[in-house]
Amino acid sequence: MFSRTAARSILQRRALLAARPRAYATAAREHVRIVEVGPRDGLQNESTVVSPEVKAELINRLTKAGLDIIESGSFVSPKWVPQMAGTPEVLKLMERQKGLHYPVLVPNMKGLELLLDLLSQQSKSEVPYTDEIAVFTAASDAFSKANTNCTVAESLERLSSVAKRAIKEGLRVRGYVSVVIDCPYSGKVDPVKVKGVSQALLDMGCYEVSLGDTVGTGNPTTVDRLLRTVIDGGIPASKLAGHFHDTYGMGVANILTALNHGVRTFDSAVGGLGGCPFSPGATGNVATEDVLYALRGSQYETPGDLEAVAEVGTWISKTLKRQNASRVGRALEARRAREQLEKERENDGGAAELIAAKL
Ligand SMILES: CC(C)(COP(=O)([O-])OP(=O)([O-])OC[C@H]1O[C@@H](n2cnc3c(N)ncnc32)[C@H](O)[C@@H]1OP(=O)([O-])[O-])[C@@H](O)C(=O)NCCC(=O)NCCSC(=O)C[C@@](C)(O)CC(=O)[O-]
Repeated sequence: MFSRTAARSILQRRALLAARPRAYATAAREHVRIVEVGPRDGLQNESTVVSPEVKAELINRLTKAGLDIIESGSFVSPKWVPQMAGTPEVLKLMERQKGLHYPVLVPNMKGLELLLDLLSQQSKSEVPYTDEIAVFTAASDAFSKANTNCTVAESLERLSSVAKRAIKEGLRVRGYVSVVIDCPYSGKVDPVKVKGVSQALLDMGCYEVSLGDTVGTGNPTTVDRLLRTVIDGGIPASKLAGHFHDTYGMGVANILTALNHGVRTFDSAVGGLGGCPFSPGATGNVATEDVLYALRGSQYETPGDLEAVAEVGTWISKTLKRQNASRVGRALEARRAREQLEKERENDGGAAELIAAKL
């Protein structure tokens, strides 16, 4: 038992703690943009071909879960990436919402022309299929050749005219640099090279450059070194995004490192889906659920409702007959199963009590 003085002191301490300002609850929280890449990066490497209907449903579910930038497909060669062949159908089937963004990947002028042709079939009153394209290159020639059949210099030349035309047509252009840490074919990548390629993408009109750890071998030390070089080299953090594959489980740690450098945009995929077909050994993107969970209650606010996004992760993993690669997603699945079991037990108990009362 406490003495009266000790009890008073405990009560006073509790009152003081309750009155203490809660830093993260009261301070304005900084916004972190999440680019959900599940329907594109997530599905481009799946061995099962996913129908346009399922892809559109995935996008609709992600929209309902509160995500506001959803990469929805690619206008790449179907011979190279057959999984992305139905992108025009996906764009037609999905429910597009005004104010949200649904970027698509475009590798060359042919891809842009196919997209522009599709957009020209829409009436002015419709929400456009997309208002943004993403062009992509790499920080190593070996990867660039494997991915797009040309060197980095050739790809930049090709993409420059694509970006110019897209901007003229009113589209926003985002850029990707792949293999910013390691290349699966030629090894370690010099951060100075990444800076140069990123600058070239910005110079051609990209509003932002997403730095892709395509292989997923990066860790906080290598990501720190990369961002120091790129940002000290003159590219502001506000023009950068982080795109981390989670092969070695470093995705969230790498995002926290990038946040310390001022980066506020990250790509992620629901259920940790994904991988580039031309990056042997790499697994999926960092899971959106894991990113939302990591930033919960911090000084950052993100779009997306964690529980709802996790339910989408469960749904798409079951649909693809694969394990949910999100640790947070799996933990929430287990919690939902426990809660369901408890509810059923309560209902059974109630029924049993009712029967007992009637007897
Ligand atoms: C770039 C090309 C097309 C060059 O491929 P190519 O074979 O050099 O192209 P080509 O110009 O010689 O044309 C060959 C055939 O493809 C057709 N073609 C040509 N272009 C298109 C097009 N746009 N759409 C549809 N068809 C196209 C063209 O019409 C022709 O058809 P054919 O006469 O033989 O019947 C090819 O290499 C390609 O499509 N690569 C895409 C690879 C890809 O999608 N990779 C995954 C995305 S990048 C990624 O995942 C990394 C990222 C972004 O997530 C970040 C990270 O993690 O690092």
